[in-house]
Amino acid sequence: MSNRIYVAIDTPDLQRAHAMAQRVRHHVGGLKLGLEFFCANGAAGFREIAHIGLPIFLDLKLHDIPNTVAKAVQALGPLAPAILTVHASGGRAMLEDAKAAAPTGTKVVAVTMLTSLDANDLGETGVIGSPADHVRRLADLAAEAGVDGIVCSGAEVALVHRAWPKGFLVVPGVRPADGPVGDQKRVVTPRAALDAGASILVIGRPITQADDPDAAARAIAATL
Ligand SMILES: O=c1ccn([C@@H]2O[C@H](COP(=O)(O)O)[C@@H](O)[C@H]2O)c(=O)[nH]1
Repeated sequence: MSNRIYVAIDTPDLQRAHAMAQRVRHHVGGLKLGLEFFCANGAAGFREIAHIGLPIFLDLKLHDIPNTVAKAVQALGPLAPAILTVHASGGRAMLEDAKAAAPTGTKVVAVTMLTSLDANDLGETGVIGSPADHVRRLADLAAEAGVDGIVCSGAEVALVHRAWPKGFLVVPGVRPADGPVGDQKRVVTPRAALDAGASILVIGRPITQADDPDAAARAIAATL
């Protein structure tokens, strides 16, 4: 893929999502639809956006018992998303069953530690060790369970890339230098994330909240 930016189209408004996707489509490599969009618009909304013709990353971060997640992945099968997320902390059997239930063309990637969390947040959830330790442990589990890759921040992607060079490594929490970070805590620049081994970048607000989203997408792509 020449352009490795997936733009996060985070809105419940289908018309707005469609207009945004049309606007930036020539400067990104794919479109990411997440909980905000899918809870409001479901499969019909997904299909409308898919008509634009770019690969769709369906970021639902599924997390439940293995049987429930497998059935949910099966139910999403007809949409054939290019990428689908589950939570790595759902455990080995859940990851194995999610991968087995997914269509062949869908990459199943496991979210390790949300980019909106830092070491302090991790401690509050009872996890001992650094974000890097936690991400590495969950990345190892994901690789052993046979999924296609993981989601982590740009701060850990180099260590995961060294351990799993063939893993498909998704990095959100990406910000142009000096841009507002919002609720993200582990952020890196787009260039730094790719240099460290990211397969694709997920970028939302720096593009979608810009005065001129297509110019913003073009400017970020020019740094890569
Ligand atoms: O750890 C994660 C996993 C997923 N995301 C998603 O990526 C985008 C980021 O949007 P920005 O506006 O660029 O912050 C958003 O859809 C998240 O749900 C993440 O940020 N971190």
